[in-house]
Amino acid sequence: MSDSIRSKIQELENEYARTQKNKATSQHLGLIKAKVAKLKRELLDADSGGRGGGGGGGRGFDVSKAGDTRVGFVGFPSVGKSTLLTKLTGTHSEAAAYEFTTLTAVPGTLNYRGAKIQMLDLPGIIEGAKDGKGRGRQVISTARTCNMLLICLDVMKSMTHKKVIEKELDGFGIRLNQKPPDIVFRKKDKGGLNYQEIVPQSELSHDVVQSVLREYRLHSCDVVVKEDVTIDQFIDVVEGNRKYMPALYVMNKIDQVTIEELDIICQIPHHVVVSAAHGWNIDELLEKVWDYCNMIRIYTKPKGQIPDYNEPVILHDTNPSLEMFCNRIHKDILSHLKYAWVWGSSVKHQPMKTGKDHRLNDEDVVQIVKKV
Ligand SMILES: Nc1nc2c(ncn2[C@@H]2O[C@H](COP(=O)(O)OP(=O)(O)OP(=O)(O)O)[C@@H](O)[C@H]2O)c(=O)[nH]1
Ligand SMILES: [K+]
Ligand SMILES: [Mg+2]
Repeated sequence: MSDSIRSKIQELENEYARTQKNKATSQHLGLIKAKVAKLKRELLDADSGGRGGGGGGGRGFDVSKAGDTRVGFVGFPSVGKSTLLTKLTGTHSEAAAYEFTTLTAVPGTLNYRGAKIQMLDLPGIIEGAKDGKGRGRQVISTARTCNMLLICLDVMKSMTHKKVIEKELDGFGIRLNQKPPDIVFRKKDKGGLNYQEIVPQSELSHDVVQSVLREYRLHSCDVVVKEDVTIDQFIDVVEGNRKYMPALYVMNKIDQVTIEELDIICQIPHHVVVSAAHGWNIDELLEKVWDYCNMIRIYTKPKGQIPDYNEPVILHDTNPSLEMFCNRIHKDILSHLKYAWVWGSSVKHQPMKTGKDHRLNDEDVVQIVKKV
């Protein structure tokens, strides 16, 4: 079953590669891509013995979420993931020179800038992981539960490993360092296809979109494309259930390379170079993790007391609204909110009276005033 799906995917990918890319063939190319996306979903469903849903298939390891954010370590065996976890969190995770030393998810916690960051060491994965090889499927399912990923690479090994890992994650619906495409997509009962592009498209057109949607048996839809996107990005929106995650490439074992080799390694986007074993450059790694997690800290101030600087409320947003802040504390707070006093860089006067739509900045202090 899986093998026949895999060979169908291969055939279609070959056909795609063979086909000239131009306006006349674009509709056909869209159709091939839609077929591939559907088969990939079928493959995940088949391998997980049922439910898959375009990327959510398979069960992850059973680790309860703790802390404000979760960071997962993904990489080939023996790149140094466990060594890194031990270095960062102090939680011992067995490390050794042989592959597949780690057989399950090992959580550790780190306090950084007032936030509790849960780090998850995971078993190594290899090519074919998403199709069920080794514990790969479980590893990738767990990776999907994280707020960000550290893709760990051994600088002494081939950089083709980076591509392999990216492909495995991609096949499971994980999109690294990408924003969700700016597309409005609505299914309707009737009315046909209403296609609108706000900016000129290099790959999409009314006909391409129509041929993709036909493959999904969707005939009546509103589609508004607000940025230049690829056919693949459009299919991602149609499939739904994609996970858009920030990721850092951790280039480990730099104690083994020359300065010249290091210069080349440093050209990889979203990278940080470290030596987990020697503890080199861990500070930069943590600063980048902080940036990529996109967290801000809000301190609460009870009336007549000084703010609680030890236990910030953490929000995953660059400029969260006061409403989001309230909901993060307790679901009932918003209905009691009269206004809030805010101190910090988001306000012109210290303090300033604000309402639920006010946008907060990192390290603002907030005092909630309730209705009586
Ligand atoms: N030279 C050098 N060796 C390292 C470094 N980090 C880890 N190692 C070694 O690399 C080997 C593998 O390390 P692990 O931490 O077990 O790697 P892993 O990625 O967790 O491996 P699996 O659990 O098997 O997937 C061990 O022998 C470590 O001592 C480093 O920064 N430099
Ligand atoms: K190992
Ligand atoms: Mg390990």
